Amino acid sequence: MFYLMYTGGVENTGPLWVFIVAPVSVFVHGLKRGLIELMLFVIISIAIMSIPAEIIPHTVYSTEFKLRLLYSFLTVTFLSALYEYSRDQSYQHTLKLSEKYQRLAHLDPLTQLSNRRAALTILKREQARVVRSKEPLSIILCDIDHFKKINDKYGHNAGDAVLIELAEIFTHSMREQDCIARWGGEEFLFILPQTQAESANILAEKIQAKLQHHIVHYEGHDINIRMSMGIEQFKDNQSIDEMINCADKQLYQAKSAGRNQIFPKF
Ligand SMILES: Nc1nc2c(ncn2[C@@H]2O[C@H](COP(=O)(O)OP(=O)(O)OP(=O)(O)O)[C@@H](O)[C@H]2O)c(=O)[nH]1
Repeated sequence: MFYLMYTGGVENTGPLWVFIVAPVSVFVHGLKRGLIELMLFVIISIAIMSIPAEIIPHTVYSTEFKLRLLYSFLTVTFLSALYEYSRDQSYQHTLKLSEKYQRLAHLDPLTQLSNRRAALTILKREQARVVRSKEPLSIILCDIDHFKKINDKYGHNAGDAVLIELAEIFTHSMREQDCIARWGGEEFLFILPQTQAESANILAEKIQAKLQHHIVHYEGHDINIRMSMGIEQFKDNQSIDEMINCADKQLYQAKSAGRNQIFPKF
């Protein structure tokens, strides 16, 4: 480009190529670096066109031509920068939206806990880690007792309020590495890395004890919540489905044994 300016190119039309510099520079190198490059480009171009021909012989441009070339180049630079800025803004906006929807795709909208899909992803990841590290991994599958009665007696919104309050209780009972997910309607799944079944049982008892003393207040009603829980510790060669089925069987036993219980018994 500098050579074209210096020599003038075909019939002194060489400088016309400068107009491709601005859009290409900001597009390839981004707004900040692109503008710095363009500033340097303008300074060097002005210097080349200002060298007196007596010192180094080169094509001589009229002052009007040089000024118009500079003004139009600055205009194209401004428009290219504006375009690049709005392109970058809409890219960042799309990125944020995509992150937001990705997060929402893994959250249960009512309780803001992980949903079943996210729980399965976490279970797969934890299972792979356990196979490598041989550390224990346990799960607790919980189901609210007689939840249908709560809905029937106090209304669906009261049921929703119970689910939301339970989610808060669970969240406050967990360690950072634990995950609690809404597995189904009134079913929750705890994923407890580095935890043996006995320790999972201690957590389950802790939560049950909290629930014994907790009353959900909803529109003047006092609602008691009780839960049945089934625990399973991951065994070698066990698939995720098998592990959940085992926890589900334990949960079924807890229900059969009169509810508000934890199975297996330790
Ligand atoms: N309010 C509310 N209710 C829900 C939601 N999801 C599922 N349910 C209700 O949960 C109830 C589950 O009823 P059942 O499967 O009979 O279980 P249960 O009444 O808890 O009885 P047991 O589990 O045997 O103790 C049904 O009435 C569902 O409509 C929800 O998001 N909000």
